[in-house]
Amino acid sequence: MGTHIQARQGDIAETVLLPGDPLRAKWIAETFLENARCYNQVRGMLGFTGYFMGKRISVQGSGMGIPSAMIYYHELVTRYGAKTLIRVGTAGSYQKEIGLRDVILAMSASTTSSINDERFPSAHYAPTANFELLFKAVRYAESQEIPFKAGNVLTHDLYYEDDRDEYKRWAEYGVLCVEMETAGLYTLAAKHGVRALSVLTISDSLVTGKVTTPEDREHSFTEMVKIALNIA
Ligand SMILES: O=P(O)(O)O[C@H]1O[C@H](CO)[C@@H](O)[C@H]1O
Ligand SMILES: O=c1cc[nH]c(=O)[nH]1
Repeated sequence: MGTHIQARQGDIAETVLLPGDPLRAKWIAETFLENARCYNQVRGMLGFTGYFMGKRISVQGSGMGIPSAMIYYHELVTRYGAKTLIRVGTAGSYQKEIGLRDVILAMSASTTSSINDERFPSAHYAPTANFELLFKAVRYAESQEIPFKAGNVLTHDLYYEDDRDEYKRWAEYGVLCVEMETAGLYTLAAKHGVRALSVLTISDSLVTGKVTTPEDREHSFTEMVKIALNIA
């Protein structure tokens, strides 16, 4: 048993989808999985295991930000034997040609987090996606004619930045969008030798100020979920 995930050994599949929002986890389980069963309710951070096209898959909420999410990633990998972690998250666009509901495959994640500063005191680690998962995601999206962009994302420690123009510098260097967990996910996956990919959907734009609703974020971003399930 883990401290924050209280499941029995064997309750959690080797492949886990990871939305930040536990209610997005519930929606994914109820909408896409057969025979889904809830294995965790600790802190309301719901986790479910079921079947997608015969394959056993879990979906686990992970909260907002690296400190919360890494607790769940850690327990999934070290206590429950998870081998493939696929984040299905929302993100804010940093580029004018990337609009609401666009899908992003995170090849790498820059970050404002200091999680790797102690590990690499005089250097900068580059958290990177698993190539096999990324390649499969590209092939699946192309086969289904799901438009996507692949590239560097920013994992920020702050949702509300002091300087709302801060994004322009990142945008100038090609960063596609901002979210709050991927750099932690890729770092932890590398350390433990498991596979990870973040598939994101643009929920708002720092460039245009356009936003989606909380309901949209919870239960309407189906394309990223389909990509995640089909590469699992
Ligand atoms: O929609 P999720 O997966 O939670 O992801 C994004 O949304 C939250 C902020 O609203 C942060 O967790 C950010 O990374
Ligand atoms: O972290 C996030 C997620 C969605 N939109 C943002 O602007 N930031």
